[in-house]
Amino acid sequence: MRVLASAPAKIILFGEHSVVYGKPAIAAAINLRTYVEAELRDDKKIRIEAHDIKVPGLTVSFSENEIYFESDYGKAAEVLSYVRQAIELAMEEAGVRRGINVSITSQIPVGAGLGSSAAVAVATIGAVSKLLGLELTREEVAKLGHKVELLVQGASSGIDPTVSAIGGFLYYEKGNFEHLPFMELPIVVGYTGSSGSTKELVAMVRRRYESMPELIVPILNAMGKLVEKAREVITSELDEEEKFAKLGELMNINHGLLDALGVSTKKLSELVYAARTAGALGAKITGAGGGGCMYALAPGRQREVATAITIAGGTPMITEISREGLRIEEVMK
Ligand SMILES: Nc1ncnc2c1ncn2[C@@H]1O[C@H](COP(=O)(O)OP(=O)(O)OP(=O)(O)O)[C@@H](O)[C@H]1O
Ligand SMILES: C[C@@](O)(CCO)CC(=O)[O-]
Ligand SMILES: [Mg+2]
Repeated sequence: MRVLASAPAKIILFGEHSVVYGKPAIAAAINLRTYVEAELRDDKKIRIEAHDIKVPGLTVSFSENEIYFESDYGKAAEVLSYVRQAIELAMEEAGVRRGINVSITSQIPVGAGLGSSAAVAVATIGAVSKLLGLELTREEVAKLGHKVELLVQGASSGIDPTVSAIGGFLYYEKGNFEHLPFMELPIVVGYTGSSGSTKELVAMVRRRYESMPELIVPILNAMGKLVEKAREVITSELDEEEKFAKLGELMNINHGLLDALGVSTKKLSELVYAARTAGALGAKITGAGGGGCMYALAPGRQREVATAITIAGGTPMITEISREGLRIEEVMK
């Protein structure tokens, strides 16, 4: 038996990093996906083929409760840890241990702030649990995806796996989410081409928080209030033009606060200013930062902003919100 599942990338519109400290955040799934195919094997081995990660397939085998890695590359085990933990948790949930092949292909740039880790975890849990005969709800998959991120990163708010599993446009706070009214968002994502590790960036913010709480706590509180304001705007009766103008202003404030936390880079800020100069109403980092992506809100100016991002040395992507989260694409007997 074989199962093919997919899960989307996300952008955080407001509230990354502060969400790790229990503040709310707003995020949306976007139409870039990770595809995971899982099939049963006749032996007890687990084989992971990660086509988008620049390490060859890694073979993991286990007998009883011991797991053995076989790889020529020391880094392979670490880089596949999200997939490995996702397989482990799905098997634990199903209460069975089987040999399986897992094959991953992804449209999501890795370490770019677009939630590639959450999408790969969610799609893997979706495919493996279905393969083992479990019918998990999307909420259950989101919770397991959060566990995967906690195990691998040490800290995670759970927003990325929740958005990837559920899809659409969400307000998230401390493990709970609510759907926001669907809006077509005229956004442009700008990729710096370099990657940041969420685990390391979250740890860096934590060190600052612990060494200078009197400065960092007010920044995190301001981010939380800003997200509340953004929700008020999104759910208000204002017309679209007024909503976009207010959201743009809040995005710019959020970017400044993220810069103060230390997660921006020269390239990210260059892309942010290039987008604003080309007519975006707002532009900010999205995701963990340290490289990765920014996004701009640019009603009627998406093409101009995309060109400005290219001239500034970034790669623009014009994306849409994906209403659908985790999807079981195919079950082959
Ligand atoms: N296609 C994939 N195949 C296997 N592993 C992947 C894949 N995509 C992502 N990963 C795992 O996720 C890690 C990157 O996750 P990380 O959280 O640092 O960045 P991100 O999820 O892309 O960005 P952010 O968390 O800021 O949204 C990779 O190093 C790898 O371990
Ligand atoms: C940086 C962060 O806030 C968002 C990463 O997309 C981490 C998290 O919420 O787990
Ligand atoms: Mg991630």
